Amino acid sequence: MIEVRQLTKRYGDKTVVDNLSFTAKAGEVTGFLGPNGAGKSTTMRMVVGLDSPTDGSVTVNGHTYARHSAPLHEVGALLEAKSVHPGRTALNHLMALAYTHGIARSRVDEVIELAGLTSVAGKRVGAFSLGMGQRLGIAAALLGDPSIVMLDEPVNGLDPEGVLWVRNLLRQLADEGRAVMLSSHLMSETAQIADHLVIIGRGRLLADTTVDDFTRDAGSGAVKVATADTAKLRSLLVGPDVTITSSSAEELMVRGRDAREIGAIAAEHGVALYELTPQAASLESAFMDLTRDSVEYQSAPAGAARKAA
Ligand SMILES: Nc1ncnc2c1ncn2[C@@H]1O[C@H](COP(=O)(O)OP(=O)(O)OP(=O)(O)O)[C@@H](O)[C@H]1O
Repeated sequence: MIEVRQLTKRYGDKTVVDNLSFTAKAGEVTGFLGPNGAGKSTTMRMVVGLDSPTDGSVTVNGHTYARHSAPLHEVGALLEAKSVHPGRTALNHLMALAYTHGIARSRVDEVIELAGLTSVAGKRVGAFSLGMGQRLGIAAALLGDPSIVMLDEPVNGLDPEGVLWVRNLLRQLADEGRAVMLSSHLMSETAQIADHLVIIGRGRLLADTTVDDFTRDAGSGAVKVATADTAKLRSLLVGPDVTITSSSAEELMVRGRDAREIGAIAAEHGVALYELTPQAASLESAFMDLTRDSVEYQSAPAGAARKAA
């Protein structure tokens, strides 16, 4: 488990991480989200002692990172996929890491296979694509069989097959009881992997929630209903705060009543439904709404440039 408590980091007069508290629990995938420059990497660097907090604390399995005698067994981290000597082969890179912790060669072979790097293990890392570099970084993070896995933008540069691989791997690691934390600035991608979301902007906590709750709250509140008797259903559903629109002869879009209510009313009056679907709003737009005020590098709306010209 990673416990972040009132964590603050300042560089000069700039506060990059601001009184941040959250917990990444065992058995869960925690998605750590925020726009560019929000302070995600800085927070992750403090988790593994590469930066020291100006204030507050962060512990892994109850102790600060530096207090662990064999930290690779506690936290496996991927922070900067390209921070590997380019002249070394993937195998040599992992062997060098393994030596520092007395990890057996058999474990190196295991993580090479797990990361899908068997055919390129003898190649120099300098010739690796971004995606292969990410896979090597993940292999290194798993080398010590750690109870915490923390990955900074792990799907960056991966092709769809690679993204699916990371998604399945992280789920498997959490199901084995590990605490998994990954950072991203992509809400919809993270929602497919994570259970728990920690969203920050300008170093501050904006939301600490579950994917299910975030998705529900992001919902548009509309329910799509399909039936052969739209006229009858419409008359049954009307009410003071209910709006009903129709896009085809057999479909209604209902706002102001939830799916359970609509289903119950239809059943009570013998109206057969073919479809009853709550409409999800775009997670990405809910994320953008939440972080709008904390985006550091905001692009002008598409129309603005034209108007100015
Ligand atoms: N060593 C440093 N000295 C001064 N400022 C820094 C330093 N490291 C990071 N920053 C600043 O801290 C802010 C947060 O950076 P950080 O890399 O943690 O954000 P991030 O959320 O990981 O962003 P991204 O998604 O772009 O990687 C940025 O404004 C960055 O310029």
